[in-house]
Amino acid sequence: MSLKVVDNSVAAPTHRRNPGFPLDLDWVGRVRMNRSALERRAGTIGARRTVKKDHQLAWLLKAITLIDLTTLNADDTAGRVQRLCAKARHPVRREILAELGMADRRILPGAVCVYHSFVKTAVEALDGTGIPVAAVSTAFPHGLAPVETKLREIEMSVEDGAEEIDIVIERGMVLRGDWQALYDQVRAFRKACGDAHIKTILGTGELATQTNIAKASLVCMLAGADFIKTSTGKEKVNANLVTSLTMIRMIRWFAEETGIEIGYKPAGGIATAGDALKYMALMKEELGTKWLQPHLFRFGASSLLTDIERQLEHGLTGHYAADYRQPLV
Ligand SMILES: O=C[C@H](O)COP(=O)(O)O
Repeated sequence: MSLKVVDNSVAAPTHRRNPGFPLDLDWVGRVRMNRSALERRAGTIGARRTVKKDHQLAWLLKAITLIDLTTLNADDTAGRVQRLCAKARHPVRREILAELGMADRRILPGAVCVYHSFVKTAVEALDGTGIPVAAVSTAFPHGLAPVETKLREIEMSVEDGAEEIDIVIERGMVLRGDWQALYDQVRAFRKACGDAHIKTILGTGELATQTNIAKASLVCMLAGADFIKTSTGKEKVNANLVTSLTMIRMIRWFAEETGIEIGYKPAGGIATAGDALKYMALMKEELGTKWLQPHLFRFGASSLLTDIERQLEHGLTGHYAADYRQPLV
């Protein structure tokens, strides 16, 4: 294997957490995105082979370490969350890892992501693994509840053991350009998170323009976001490469201006190994391989792991396993 697979039990030692910055409305006002230029650029991703064929299996193993293994369904149960956590403990069958010469490597997902109600269940089920639990808090997926309710939900998720909190912003604040309100709310969420890392979900499919998405990304980063995340997975339009370009260019600009590196989490509808490789190629080309680590990049995905495991097996044996061999939950 030519690519160093990340051991996600250790955070990158030199990574500085975003402390947050004052709201700079002049900077927000200067942000503009050109949708057709973004579309042209997005069309080139994956058109030429960024990942050489013999490196693909290593990239797929790496992709597993970048997944927030997710279940966010109205009919979730403790049993389903426990099964998902059991899968997180052993994301790839041992014989596949042995065949790849990776049996002794720690290949685990970036986190397990659940509703607040299942944080305790997941924390117990992952005990001893070092895999963090991420909770979607703040009235996921719409974000429309009194701010006191949302702050309390964050606090309760943290009390229950969540180490990462995925909050949702109020899309209306973006649509009416109320950047102060957005900043103040995300700042308060960040404070409520304490040591837990905060991912801000923008709901990009509901923000109307790429410029709105870019401005919302900037305001969330100024307010102290550790990650900016595209979608809840419940909007009509979820993650895509155009929106990703907008957001990761804002991450780049923010890093140039402040020296702080913010993580990126595309989520919703990312279901195939081919999708995963395209997003990884995008990150590599736009931000460098440094951003292909769990503290700077995650996939929010409920079914991606199943396809990656299928593709790993196909890469080794030339044929696909039956579905029952790779049950997720
Ligand atoms: O944050 C994660 C998303 O809800 C997952 O969406 P998905 O079920 O389309 O993979």
